[in-house]
This record gives sequence, structure tokens and C-alpha cells, in this order.
Amino acid sequence: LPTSFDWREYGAVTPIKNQGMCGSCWAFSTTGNVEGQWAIKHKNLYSLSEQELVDCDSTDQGCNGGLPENAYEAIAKLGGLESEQDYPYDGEDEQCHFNKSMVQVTVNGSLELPEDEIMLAKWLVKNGPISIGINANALQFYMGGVSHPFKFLCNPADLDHGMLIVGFGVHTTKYLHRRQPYWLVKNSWGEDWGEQGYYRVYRGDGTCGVNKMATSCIVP
Ligand SMILES: CCC[C@@H](/C=C/S(=O)(=O)c1ccccc1)NC(=O)[C@H](Cc1ccccc1)NC(=O)N1CCC(N2CCOCC2)CC1
Repeated sequence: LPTSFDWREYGAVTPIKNQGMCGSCWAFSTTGNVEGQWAIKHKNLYSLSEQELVDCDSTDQGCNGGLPENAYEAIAKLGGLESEQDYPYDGEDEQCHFNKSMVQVTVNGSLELPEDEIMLAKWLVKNGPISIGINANALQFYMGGVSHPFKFLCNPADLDHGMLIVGFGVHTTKYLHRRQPYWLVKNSWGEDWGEQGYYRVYRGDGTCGVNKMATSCIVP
């Protein structure tokens, strides 16, 4: 296992997006995973439509929340995902205007990944970015660095936010030279949030439940 890895270096990650005032984090977590899986398998990176999921995935609740696993299933049932430009994001629940002839990518299944963070890192290096559920308590006040809140402040059982792990690394603290393994996580709250839109969270002790609901789609 390498010390660090970053799928952004391999063109498998689109720029940071912004979900606005809509609880569609689950849709961004889903498209981020599908974008990565497709790019790695087909060698081309497309920005994919979250709005299609918000409007047309009837197994989830649009701006009131959802689960990536439901979304993968919905994409397969609908017949695929349109591109961001063909079905642009509006950040509110709208009438579904999915056009099957405009489908950019398709999905034909999904995987639940192990909770073991070493196995997750190995899977990431081999296969690509991973969709996760996480407890977002530590995100409200995150100003950068490696987030490692106490368990009672970030209950790993209370997952409420969908995000995307795109890589991992180790941060060595300046003064005490303490090694902090971290996950590099893509958020969907714009580039002004966190570290240019990204979140680094401690890797190795299930912080905030980062390992509790790791999934990926399977692309043909
Ligand atoms: C109101 C929806 C909020 C939204 C994220 C919004 S957010 O804006 O990113 C944010 C998050 C945290 C703090 C502040 C802002 N959260 C979700 O969509 C989260 C994302 C998630 C949670 C757990 C694992 C993976 C992904 N999901 C949800 O909120 N869900 C809604 C309830 C649903 N239930 C399924 C069983 O039947 C009853 C309904 C499950 C998914």
C-alpha cells in the first residue's frame, strides 16, 4: 500500500461542485463515484448530472436526502446518467425530464465495501474513488488540517452526509512530528469550504463513521 494516493492526479475526479440549499449530498456522492469508475474504465471523465437523481430517483427523497446505494439502483433502472451540461443542476426538486437518448454513462450494479480502513485503501488504489456516508458534525467548523474529533462529538453510528473519498496520505505535525494518516474527501459545498472544497479526516480508527457505509457502483 503506498503512503499516499490521489485519484485527482489520474484525471478521475471532476472539479468541486456546490449543492446549494438542497440536501442532495447523496447525489453528489453518487455522481462522484460513477464519474470515477467510468473514467478509470473508459479513460474519459464526464461531469454527471445530480439533478437527474434529485428529480428522477423516486427511491430517494431529492433535496430531503437519499442514499448512494439507492441511487446506483435508480440509475440502472432509469437507463443511465445524463451529463451535467445536458441535465444541469438547479438545487431544487423539479419534474423529472430525463431523456434516455441523452444518456452519457450506464451503471449495472453496486458493491458494499469492507469497514477495514486498510482494505478500503487497497480497494481505492485498485478501483477508484469511494462513495461514503459520514457524520458531518465536524464539517460545520472545519477550517483545514486533519480532522480527528472525539468519538462522543462525532458518533460513527450517526451518518448524515454523503461524500467521496478520492485519496489518502499521511500528515506529519510540525512541532511534535506526529504522523496522522488521513482520507482525502471531496465535499459538495463549493471551493470556499474546507481545503479548496476538500476535507481531510483521520484514517484508521473509524472517525465519524467514515468507514461505515463505503460503496461503489459497477460500470459496464
Ligand atoms: C436532509 C438531507 C441531508 C443530506 C445532506 C445534506 S448536506 O447539505 O450535505 C448537510 C449534511 C450535514 C450537515 C449539514 C448539511 N443527507 C443525506 O442525504 C443523507 C446522506 C447519507 C446518510 C447516510 C449514509 C449515506 C448518505 N441521507 C439521508 O438524509 N437520508 C434521508 C432518510 C433516508 N431514510 C431511508 C430509510 O427510510 C426512511 C428514509 C435515508 C437517506
